[in-house]
Amino acid sequence: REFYSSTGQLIKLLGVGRDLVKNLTDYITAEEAILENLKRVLPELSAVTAGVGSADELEEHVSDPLTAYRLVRTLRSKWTMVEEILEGSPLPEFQTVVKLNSQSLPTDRDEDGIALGLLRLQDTYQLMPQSIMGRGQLGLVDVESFGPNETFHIAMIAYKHQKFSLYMSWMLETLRQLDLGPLSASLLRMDTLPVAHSFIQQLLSQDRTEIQVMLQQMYHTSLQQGFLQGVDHSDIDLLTHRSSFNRTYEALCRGQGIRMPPERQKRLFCRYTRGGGSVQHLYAPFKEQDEWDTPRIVRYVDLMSDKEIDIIKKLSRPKLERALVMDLKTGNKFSTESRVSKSAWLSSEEDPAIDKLNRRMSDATGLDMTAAETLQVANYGIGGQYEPHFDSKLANDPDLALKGNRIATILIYMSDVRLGGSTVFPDVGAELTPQKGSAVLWYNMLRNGLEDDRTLHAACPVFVGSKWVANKWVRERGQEFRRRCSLSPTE
Ligand SMILES: O=C(O)CCC(=O)C(=O)O
Ligand SMILES: [Fe+2]
Repeated sequence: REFYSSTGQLIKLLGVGRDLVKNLTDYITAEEAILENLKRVLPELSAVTAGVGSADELEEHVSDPLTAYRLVRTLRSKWTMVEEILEGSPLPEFQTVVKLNSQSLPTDRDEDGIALGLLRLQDTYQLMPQSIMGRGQLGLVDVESFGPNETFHIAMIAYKHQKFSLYMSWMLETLRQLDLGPLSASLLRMDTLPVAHSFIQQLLSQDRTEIQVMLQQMYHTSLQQGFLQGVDHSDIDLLTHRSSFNRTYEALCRGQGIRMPPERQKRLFCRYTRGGGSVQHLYAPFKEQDEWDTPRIVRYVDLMSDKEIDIIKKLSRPKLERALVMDLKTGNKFSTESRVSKSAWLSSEEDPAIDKLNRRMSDATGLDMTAAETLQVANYGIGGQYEPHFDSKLANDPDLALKGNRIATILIYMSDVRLGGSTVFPDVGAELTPQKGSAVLWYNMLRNGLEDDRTLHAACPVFVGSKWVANKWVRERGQEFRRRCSLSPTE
């Protein structure tokens, strides 16, 4: 159970939160009724116990038989009432509810994971904290902005993950919010942070070389202080150390990639196709549109209906688990920030809808699905992403010899995404935007049987919205007569 890697879990959390509010409201109402009853007992109790004076006066007071009688009787009966009222208290049940629910609430890890998602968005889409918080020109709904406690938490997470430039932007935002200025004493009190105020001044003066020197110093100080113990230093995110690998990926995600020249664009078409030649689709062909020329990427529009999508989502929701990545050397699977989503596998026996979908994919593409992998459904939450990878690089795959490699990927978009979440091919510049109900197809293998290195691709971080996709990995076995082979080394 993990709240940050998919929106599905957040919806559940919303439900848990609502239950909590209802329980708490019920409890308060019940306690208020009890307090009202207790208050009603109070006047009589205080009336019989009232009376001040010297010891002699008090003695005279209680020696009056009527008074004595009333004191004994009232105390007895009213205190029994108090006991009875309190016995009706829902406190023990409420405490049990509270204990039970605290197990389904988010943990530190969730809080940090969500903050890391925000930082990833900021990094990829190159935003200032203000824009992230919805005050920029992003046309977002006006979400309530963060306060200094929140911006400080995000700064700390950035620091912990060695994202120093991001850390600085959130520290400055925190200081701005606290309205204390860069020389604030509170900054110096944060003694876990090796931040000198001269550093902040330099940052404010926007001198980049100075900033870089200071970032390096800060990094070394934190190393000395053991703050970064146990982390992998090969991937330090200083302003100076950004791999060009990630830069093209992120530029594409921002829509700033290289554009396809117009003469090539002119050669992209759309057409009706009966791919597999199935009789069923003789009069209802599929709409196929070219997305990219080399490598060829096509999109099938309206491959799935909204109703089918609802069925598939419903089937996968209870099975969604954090998606893992395979270690190419050992074949072991592990969870990593480079792939943040939840996924589930749905076999065609599970529901007729899945079987029908598999058949439709075969009809549209003309590919044989007998050796294909079962359908994988994935859900990405805010900041959810999958960094550049090949679908065909399979390590320790027991099916490889029997079924062959992943010759093609069919990626179905089961949602629109309001902002972010494109599928990008950094080496060639293609950007595919999620379009609900459509599916894209590309070949990971060349016709000559070798892997096509141009199919390196990534899922950009989701900025606003929830992204649902389904992956169908088609294997080589079965395509021998469906896709022409070639002896050319490049084809
Ligand atoms: O979600 C996407 O856009 C791509 C997902 C992907 O590449 C994968 O799951 O292998
Ligand atoms: Fe992929």
